[in-house]
Amino acid sequence: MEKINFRTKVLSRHLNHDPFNTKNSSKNPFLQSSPCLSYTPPELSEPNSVFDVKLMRKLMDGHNIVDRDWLYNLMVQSKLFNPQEKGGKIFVLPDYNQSMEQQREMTMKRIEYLLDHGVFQGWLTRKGPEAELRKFAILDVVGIFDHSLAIKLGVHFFLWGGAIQFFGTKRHHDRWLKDTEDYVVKGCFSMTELGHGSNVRGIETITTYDSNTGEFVINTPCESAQKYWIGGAANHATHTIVFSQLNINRRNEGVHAFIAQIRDANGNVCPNIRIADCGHKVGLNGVDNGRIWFDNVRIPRENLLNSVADVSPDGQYLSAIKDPDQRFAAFLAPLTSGRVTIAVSAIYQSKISLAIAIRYSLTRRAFSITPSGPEVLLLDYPSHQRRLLPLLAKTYSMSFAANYLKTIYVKRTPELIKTIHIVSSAFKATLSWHNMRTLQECREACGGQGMKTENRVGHLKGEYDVQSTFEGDNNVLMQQVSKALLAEYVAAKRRNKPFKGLGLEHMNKPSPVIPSHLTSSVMRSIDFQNDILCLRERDLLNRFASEISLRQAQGESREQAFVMSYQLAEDLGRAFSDKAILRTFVDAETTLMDAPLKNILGLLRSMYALVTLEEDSAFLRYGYLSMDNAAEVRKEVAKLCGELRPHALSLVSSFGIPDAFLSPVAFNWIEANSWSSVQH
Ligand SMILES: Cc1cc2nc3c(=O)[nH]c(=O)nc-3n(C[C@H](O)[C@H](O)[C@H](O)COP(=O)(O)OP(=O)(O)OC[C@H]3O[C@@H](n4cnc5c(N)ncnc54)[C@H](O)[C@@H]3O)c2cc1C
Repeated sequence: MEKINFRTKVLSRHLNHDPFNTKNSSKNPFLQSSPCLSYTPPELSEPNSVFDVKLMRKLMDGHNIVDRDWLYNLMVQSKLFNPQEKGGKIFVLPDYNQSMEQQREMTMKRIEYLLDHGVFQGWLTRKGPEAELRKFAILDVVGIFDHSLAIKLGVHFFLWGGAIQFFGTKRHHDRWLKDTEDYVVKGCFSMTELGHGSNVRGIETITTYDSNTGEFVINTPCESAQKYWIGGAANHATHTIVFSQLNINRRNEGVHAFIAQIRDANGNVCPNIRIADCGHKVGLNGVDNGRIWFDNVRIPRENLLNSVADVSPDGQYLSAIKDPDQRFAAFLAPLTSGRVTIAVSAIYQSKISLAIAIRYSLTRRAFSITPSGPEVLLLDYPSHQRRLLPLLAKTYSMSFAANYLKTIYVKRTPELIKTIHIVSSAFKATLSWHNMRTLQECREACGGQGMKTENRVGHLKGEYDVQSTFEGDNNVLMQQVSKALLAEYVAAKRRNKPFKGLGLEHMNKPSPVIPSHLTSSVMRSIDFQNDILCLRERDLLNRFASEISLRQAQGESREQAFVMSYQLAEDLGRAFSDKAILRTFVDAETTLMDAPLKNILGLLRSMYALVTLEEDSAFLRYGYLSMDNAAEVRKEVAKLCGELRPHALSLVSSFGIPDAFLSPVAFNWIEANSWSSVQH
C-alpha cells in the first residue's frame, strides 16, 4: 500500500497575494491563457503562512490529536475503506456504486475491522471526561469517512449503550455493557413510531405487567404504533431498547424503556416479533433502518430500565420522581449525547466541503477580465469569496461552539444538566442547518465537478440531510430553547432576582447602546459584537414574554399562546444560539497567547459576527441596526472577505483533514481526469 502523505499541501504563496495573478503569469504554466489547458494543476507547496497551521489544527480539533491521526491511518491502510488512486493520490471514497444491501454489509465489516483493532476498547466500561472525549474524537474521524459508519456506531454505543448506562442500574450495566462493547450483542433504539416522532409522549406501544409470571408484555396495538426508522433493526440488531407506555393496574404511568431481544445469535427474528425494512433512503444507506411490531412479547421484569422508576414483583409502581413531566425528561437524557455528536459532526462535514471547494477555487480559473490576460482564479472573484469565506468563518466559530459543547457534556454535573440540554438543542439545530447550507454552496462552488459523487460534497448533502430531523427535529428543538428561555425569564421576574445561567446575566445590566455611526474598528471590536447580539436577545426575550402574557390575558392557554407566538420564538432561538456561539469564540480567542493566531481569529470572529447581523432581518426589523449602519456592516463584510482571502488555504489546511479524506477535485483534477486514468 502506498504510504499516504497526510500533510495537506497548499498553494504557493504568490497566488495568494496577487489577486488576479497578473505578475507571474509568464512563469507559471498554470497561468497561461492557452486555449488548450495543457498545464499541470498546481504543484502545491506549503505557504509561509502568517499563522501556525499545526497550532490552529490543535485548537480546532481541541483534543485527542494522536488518537485521530492513528485512526485515519488505520482506515487508509485497509481495503475495506475503499482506497482508490486518482490523479496520483490515494483517496478513501464512499461506496456509491454498491447496492443498499452491500453498503450495509460493508458498514458491519468496517465495524468488525475497527473492533479487531481495539478502537472501541473502554467505550462503555471506562468512565470520565478523558474516556468520553476519546470516544468523541474517534466518532469525529469515522464520520469524516462515512456517515453510515458513524451512525451505526452511534446507535449501538450512544443510544442502546447510553440508554443502558443512563436508564439502567447495576444489574443492567453488569449484564449488558461489556457484551455491547465487544459486539456480542448488537443494540438498537426503538423510540420513534410511524405515528409519533417528535412527540415521544404520544407513542402508542403499550406494556403491561403480569404479576403471575413476573413478566412485562409489550404490544403494538395498531399500525401507527409500529416502531419506525430504527437504525440496525432491519438486518443486524439482536436487542433493542423499546420505548412504551407503561400500564400498571390500569393506570398509565407514561413512557418507559425496556430491553427486548429481537433476534437470536444466528440472526433469526425472535417469536412474536415482526421486522420489516424502511427501504432505500436519500442517504445513509449503509444503515439498516427497520420497522418493528411487538405481538405481546414477554420479557422479564428485570428488563425494565429502572433508574427512574421500577415495578415490584407484585406489580406496584415505584418512582422517586413523582412529577410525570420530570420523569419523562429523565428518560430523554441519553439523547443529549446524540445531539452533541450531531453538532460536532455537522461542523466536520462543513470543514470537508469547504476544504474541497476552497482548494478547487484556488486551482480553477474562469474568464479573464483583461483582453489578453489569464483567466481568473475562482477565489479571486470577490463574489466567490463572499460565497465561501463567511461560511468558513462561521465554521470556525461553530467549531469552538462544538468544542465547548463537548466539554460541558463530558464534565456534566447535575447543576449543568439544564444548560447542556438547552445548549445542545440550540447548537445541534444551528450547526446542522449551517452544514446543509455550506454543503449546497460548496457543491455549487465546485460547478459540475461538485456533481461527481467521488468529489464528496454533493454526496454529503444526501448523507447528512437527516441531521436536521433525527435526535430531535431542529424546529422542535429551537422551540424548546425559546420555551426554556421564557421559563428563565418568568422565574427571574417572579422571584424578583437577577438572571443567572444560560448566559442571560447581561439582562441584569442596562441595555447596551449601539453607536449611531459604525466605524470599522467599532464593528471589529468584541464589545460591539457582544453588545449587539445581547441587545437582540434581550429585546426578543422581552417581546416574546410580553406577547405570551398578552395572549394569556386575552384568554389563550399558555400552550396556545406559545404556538401562536412562533415568529418571536424562532427569532429568539436564533438570537440565543448566535450569541452563545460568539461567546465560545471569544473565550477561545482571549485565552490564546499566540499573536498571529489571535489576529487571524480576530478576522474570523468579526466576519462571523457581522455576517450574522447581515443575515438576520430582525436587526433591521426591530431597529437594533439603522439602515446606514446596516450598509456599513455589509461593506465591512466585503472588506473582511478580501482580508481573509490570502489565508483561505492555510485556514482549510488547519482543519487537519488528511488529503485521502478529501477528494480528487481538491488536488490534481486534470490528472485525475486524464485519458491515461481511464480504465481501457
Ligand atoms: C435515517 C433516520 C434514522 C433514524 N433512526 C432512528 C432510531 O434509530 N431510533 C428512533 O427511535 N428513531 C429514529 N429516527 C426517527 C427520528 O428521530 C424521527 O424521524 C424524528 O424524531 C422526527 O419525527 P417524525 O419523523 O415523526 O416527524 P414529525 O415529528 O412528525 O415532524 C414532521 C414535521 O413537523 C414539524 N413539527 C413537529 N411538531 C411540531 C410542533 N409542535 N410545532 C411545529 N412544527 C412541528 C417538524 O418540525 C417536522 O418538520 C430516525 C429517522 C431517520 C430519518
